[in-house]
Amino acid sequence: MGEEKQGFFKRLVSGLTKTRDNIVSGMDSIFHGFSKIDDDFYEELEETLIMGDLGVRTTEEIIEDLKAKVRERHIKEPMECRQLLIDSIKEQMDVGETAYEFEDRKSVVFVIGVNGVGKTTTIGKLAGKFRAERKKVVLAAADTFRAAAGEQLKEWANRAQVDMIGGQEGADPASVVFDAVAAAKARKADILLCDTAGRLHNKKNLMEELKKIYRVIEREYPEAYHETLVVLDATTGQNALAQAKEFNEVADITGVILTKMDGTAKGGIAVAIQAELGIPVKYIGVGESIDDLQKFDADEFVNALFYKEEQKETED
Ligand SMILES: Nc1nc2c(ncn2[C@@H]2O[C@H](COP(=O)(O)OP(=O)(O)OP(=O)(O)O)[C@@H](O)[C@H]2O)c(=O)[nH]1
Repeated sequence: MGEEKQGFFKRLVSGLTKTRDNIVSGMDSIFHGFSKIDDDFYEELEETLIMGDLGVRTTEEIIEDLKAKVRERHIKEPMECRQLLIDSIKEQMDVGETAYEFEDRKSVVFVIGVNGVGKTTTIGKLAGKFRAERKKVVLAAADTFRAAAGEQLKEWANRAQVDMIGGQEGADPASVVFDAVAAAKARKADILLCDTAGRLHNKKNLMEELKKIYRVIEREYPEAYHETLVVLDATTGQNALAQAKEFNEVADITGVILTKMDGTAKGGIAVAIQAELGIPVKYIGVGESIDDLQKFDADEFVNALFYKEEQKETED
């Protein structure tokens, strides 16, 4: 592992401390505590995975897969199941290679998510990241429903040193996007980041609003690549999964951003999202400041989750 990658991995390991304590410590005591592989063993594993927010369906599939592996390979020792379980979780999370094409093309990125999940903060972090990569970014404040949403986004725009269009409470989101497209074209922006609303309780209106915005983009900016990211709060566990499903019904979600992965015990939700929805988690939020956003890699995430302290001591 390169030095930078190693530092990144260590940060991930420490960021996942609570999730690791929640899932993996329990697992390890099961692996150590059982002398043979029987129904009780599988039941306890199942319970631990469900408690770890991997979701019932995903957990059942992981356990079934583990049982098949144990049978095929004639495994007898519970401890030998550890690696098999890691493999099963990775397989469940497999959604193919995650594309970040929009980062390198002229693109429009829609960010949706209900209030309070960390949407504004995440858009600020994305703007900061792209700006640091010397990309020209324009922000569209098209979440015009909530009072002060525009002002809050403006603060982030200033912090990231990017231009922001809109921000007036009550304005028509599609017209904000229209103005933002004009600005993006005039300023030769690489990425137009749109903060769009997420009032899930009125799905029909939300769908209409998004359709209207998409039409503006199709007409005014056909050359741009589209990406639709949904922001979810990892600390809400299964609720985050339910929100992702609902948003996926009203928009073609191309990726998920899981915020507040630092300090939550519910990080296992990343497994459920990829396994149940087949949508990649593209970034995770690991803190409140501008550079606390990391690209997500499922294999690395599972490795970090199951990373053993003994491993660390021998490596150090
Ligand atoms: N620890 C931690 N806090 C975060 C993260 N992302 C966002 N937050 C915090 O979560 C809170 C809500 O974030 P906002 O960005 O205001 O949430 P929002 O979804 O835009 O909500 P509204 O502005 O109400 O629409 C803020 O206190 C953020 O600092 C993260 O990755 N880690």
